[in-house]
Amino acid sequence: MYAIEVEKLTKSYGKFKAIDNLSFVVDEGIVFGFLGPNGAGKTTTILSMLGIIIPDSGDVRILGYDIFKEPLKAKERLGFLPENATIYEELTAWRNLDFFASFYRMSKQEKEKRIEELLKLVGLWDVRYRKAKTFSKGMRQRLLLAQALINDPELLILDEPTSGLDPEGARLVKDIIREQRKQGKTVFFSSHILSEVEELADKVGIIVKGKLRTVGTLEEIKKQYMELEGYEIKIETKQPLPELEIPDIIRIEKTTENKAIIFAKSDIRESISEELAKKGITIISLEIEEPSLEDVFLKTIYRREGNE
Ligand SMILES: Nc1ncnc2c1ncn2[C@@H]1O[C@H](COP(=O)(O)OP(=O)(O)OP(=O)(O)O)[C@@H](O)[C@H]1O
Repeated sequence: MYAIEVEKLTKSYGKFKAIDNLSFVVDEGIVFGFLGPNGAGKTTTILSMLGIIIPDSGDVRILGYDIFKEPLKAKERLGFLPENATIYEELTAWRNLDFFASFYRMSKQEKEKRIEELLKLVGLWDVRYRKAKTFSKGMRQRLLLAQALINDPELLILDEPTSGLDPEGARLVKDIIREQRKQGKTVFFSSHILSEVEELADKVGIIVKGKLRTVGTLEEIKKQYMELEGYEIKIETKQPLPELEIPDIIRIEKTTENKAIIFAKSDIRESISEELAKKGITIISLEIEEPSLEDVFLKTIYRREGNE
């Protein structure tokens, strides 16, 4: 079973299509990073996916339940952290969580145990009796995250969870995402921060102008990119690098006599090895220079915009 199945999801605001025919699945037990620039449609996707706003068309199944037909069944088992979520300023950290816990079926004992666990997890145990209005941005976000985790959800959906946090605050949020994954839970989070997605996500979806451009593991999307944009192969040889006659070579940039970057249409490492062996040249290293997610992301945006 998939944790999330989205099929042909479309939502317009007036004449403007905020998301256009999105289809993707999220396997159970993975961290899925939903990446897109500002205004790409990440929040609209999440809100439509949860039935919080009604899409124009499309189907969504969350943990196997049709979100539009059986919303409560799905919502009982998921946790959601909205972008710009609010907390009850006049309530203490403890009471904020207690209030949220009251939406779920839990005994008093269970509830107290869960609140204690969560406050410790997010590092707010020592300030549990302080009113939320005295909290910093980072503390608020951690309280909101605890709130999203109150029902021990199988699926956690986070809209820009580290937005506006300092590095320390962001690290805590990232640690919690990793911890959820370790426990076998599924996490779907949106972000426009590449390094964060690269660091956390098992699978990535890139959305640009309401359209899903790429979905896959980091390896898969990097491979797709290399197939489209070409391969960069770094080489170092013991003797000076001779001329190479391999058809797929686009160009060679020499850094020194023995070091070069070979730009090629395909992964030609084997042909390079063979040719150099024939010429009696010893290879010290021969490796593919993988693109970063940043390369892929920027090219994805640029390429499509250029073509449209
Ligand atoms: N209620 C609304 N009415 C009209 N247009 C809207 C509404 N909500 C969002 N939009 C527009 O839809 C597009 C997608 O917005 P959305 O908030 O989903 O993007 P996002 O990827 O989450 O962006 P950000 O990273 O800035 O939060 C944007 O152009 C936005 O201006």
